[in-house]
Amino acid sequence: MFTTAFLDIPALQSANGEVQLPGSKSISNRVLLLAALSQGTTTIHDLLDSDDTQVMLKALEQLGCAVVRSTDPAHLNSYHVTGLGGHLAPATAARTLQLFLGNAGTAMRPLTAALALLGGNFEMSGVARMHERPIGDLVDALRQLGCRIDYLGNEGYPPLRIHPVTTAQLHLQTPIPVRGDVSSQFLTALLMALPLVGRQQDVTIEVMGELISKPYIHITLELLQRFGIAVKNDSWQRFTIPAGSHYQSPREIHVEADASSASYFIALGAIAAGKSSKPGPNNSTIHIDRSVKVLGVGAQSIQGDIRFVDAARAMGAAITSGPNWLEIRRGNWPLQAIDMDCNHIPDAAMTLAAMALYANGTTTLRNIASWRVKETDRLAAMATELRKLGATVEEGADYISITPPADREAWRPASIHTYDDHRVAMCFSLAAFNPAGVPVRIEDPKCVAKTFPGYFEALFSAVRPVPGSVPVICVDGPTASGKGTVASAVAAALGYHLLDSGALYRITGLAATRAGIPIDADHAGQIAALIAQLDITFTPDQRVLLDGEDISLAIRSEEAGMNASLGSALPAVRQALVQMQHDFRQLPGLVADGRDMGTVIFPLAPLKIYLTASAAQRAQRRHKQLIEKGIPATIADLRADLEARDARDMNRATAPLQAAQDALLLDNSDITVEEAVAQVLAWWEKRQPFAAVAAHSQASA
Ligand SMILES: Nc1ncnc2c1ncn2[C@@H]1O[C@H](COP(=O)(O)OP(=O)(O)O)[C@@H](O)[C@H]1O
Ligand SMILES: Nc1ccn([C@@H]2O[C@H](COP(=O)(O)OP(=O)(O)O)[C@@H](O)[C@H]2O)c(=O)n1
Repeated sequence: MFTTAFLDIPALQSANGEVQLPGSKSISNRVLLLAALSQGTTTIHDLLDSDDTQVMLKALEQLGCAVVRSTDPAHLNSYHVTGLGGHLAPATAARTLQLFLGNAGTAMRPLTAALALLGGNFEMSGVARMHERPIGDLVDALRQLGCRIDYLGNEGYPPLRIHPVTTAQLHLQTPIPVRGDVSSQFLTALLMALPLVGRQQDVTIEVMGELISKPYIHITLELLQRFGIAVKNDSWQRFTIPAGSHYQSPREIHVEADASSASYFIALGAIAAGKSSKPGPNNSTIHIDRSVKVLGVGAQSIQGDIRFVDAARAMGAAITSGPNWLEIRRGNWPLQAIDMDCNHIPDAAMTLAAMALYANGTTTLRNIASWRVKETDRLAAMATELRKLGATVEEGADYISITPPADREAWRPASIHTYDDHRVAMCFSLAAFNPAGVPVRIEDPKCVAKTFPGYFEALFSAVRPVPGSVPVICVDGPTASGKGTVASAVAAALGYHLLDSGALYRITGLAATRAGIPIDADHAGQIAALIAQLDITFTPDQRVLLDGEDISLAIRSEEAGMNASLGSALPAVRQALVQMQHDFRQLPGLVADGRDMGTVIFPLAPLKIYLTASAAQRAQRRHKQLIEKGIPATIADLRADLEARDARDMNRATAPLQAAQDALLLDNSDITVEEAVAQVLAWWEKRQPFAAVAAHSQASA
């Protein structure tokens, strides 16, 4: 996940690939409870791994369900849950179970109803915030039915104490009233609990008031069906569980991915998965047929937001679908402007607003007043941010009309404010396909964590940048000048990848030494051949693995540095490492640390820093570093070594250490690490187009 202050997305060109979406939270916890109440073992695939599902899994284990997580690395989100068959084991029923449910409303509510009917003694509590979330309407409905529930804190709120009752004590003959106009979760809870006691007669629930969030009740009804319960739905006002109903495990069930999360990738395919061709060898033509395949949800999904598929089709997306996947290609291009009532897909409709940027006219999305009362006033937010990109936007009380920028020149490189709203952030990432080839800045990118922490990683895995658009910041300079320190801090601040090119030379030196190959000109070819065979991994926690072995420490000794320097003077060795270094240039950007980053490897990089410090300072810094790592050294030896290394690096024939002509010089002898990093970031920011545009639009406002 990107936790940086902002994320700059370079201009993107096309999309192609597969994306596995995270499972839906609402479906995950419903399926877990249904499996727990059923007879038999249910294998649940693609369960969402989140705090709320972990809470539910733990509660189910306490109730006596066997829960086994798959050990197959390809299916770690598969679980085998053996249900209770509608009854607690006598030993469990005999004592009071304490269930702690964190802040998981999708666990607290349905469990309250189920446990009140299951027969047993329970105390249910959660975090402080959970004790402020009302549950009174559900408890009222259960008490009318004959259940025995006490409030242990405030009336109407958890924590709760549940006492056992027998089916004979319940009033199942008359309809059970429940309020439907506050939260549909109470109705869901009753619908999932009542099949436990409906063997002898029909059981009816009567909804008081207009039922809100019908799509969520639809999900509940669909899942009940899969577990053997066919609920009769009378106009969303009365629901009847027929006599004789009992839970039966479907044996295997896939948790659907979240359909609103799918909307970004559906839009991605419609915008960027076009066909193209290029000349091949011998006058042939290579045809490229791109598509974006979304794994985890299909067009037959039980989630309301899946109807986004129809809206995207109306705009031009070409979509095919299977039971658990969608495949999207560009259909009509440019996209078709639409005028649509979006009341049935309020969340996913925001993605249509992003698609409107690529349409052939004005798109109007209507009946979306609910946008005003979500995470932020989404209508105002979308209008403001779309305008920053150069679109013309009309905003009404319950509609938005979007006309894309008139032509390439009218597109602006915008810094998108995201209002702590995950959907704003995800929508505007799609603006990076603009025909002007300008980057898009997404502020506070971590707001996507609410539903899709890995969103940007998933996006980057399926797109190709405009050639040359992925930025590289080069940090070159002599040994111990602080390149590695500064480069890694700059990379962390920007969310960029890091290339420690020195490590590649160090690894080469180590591998050659281990293979008994002398590091000299006579053996350069042999070392180059060895490089082609090396299996090198840089782990996210900055360890270095060679053929799986952690060599992070082994390559940091001064001897390894010297061997690196020897090998690096050999042209064949340098050549063998070029491609490996170019491969580090990936979305969203790269900070490269070395000797020849700006001069040889990335000569077109938009920012090059030449970092220096006095030899005395550098010897002292290196000494401190080595002592901290427990590697013995003296300052005098180190200074002699580093001066020898500087001399060799600067005087070798191939790629000598020197500042690139367009490099900015930074002598950090007398400044702190933080100051050095801040200086590099300030220089970088100056080269970005966002500040100038913001100043321009402020001046013209
Ligand atoms: N102003 C500064 N800028 C960068 N590094 C500094 C600075 N002052 C002290 N250092 C320290 O210098 C040491 C050497 O830096 P390092 O990044 O390993 O150098 P290089 O990669 O150039 O060999 C580190 O321990 C770092 O914390
Ligand atoms: N791009 C690079 C990086 C390192 N090197 C060589 O590899 C050696 C080790 O690099 P490093 O960056 O890990 O070294 P330090 O500056 O940390 O001592 C250097 O002394 C250079 O000789 C190079 O030639 N070109």
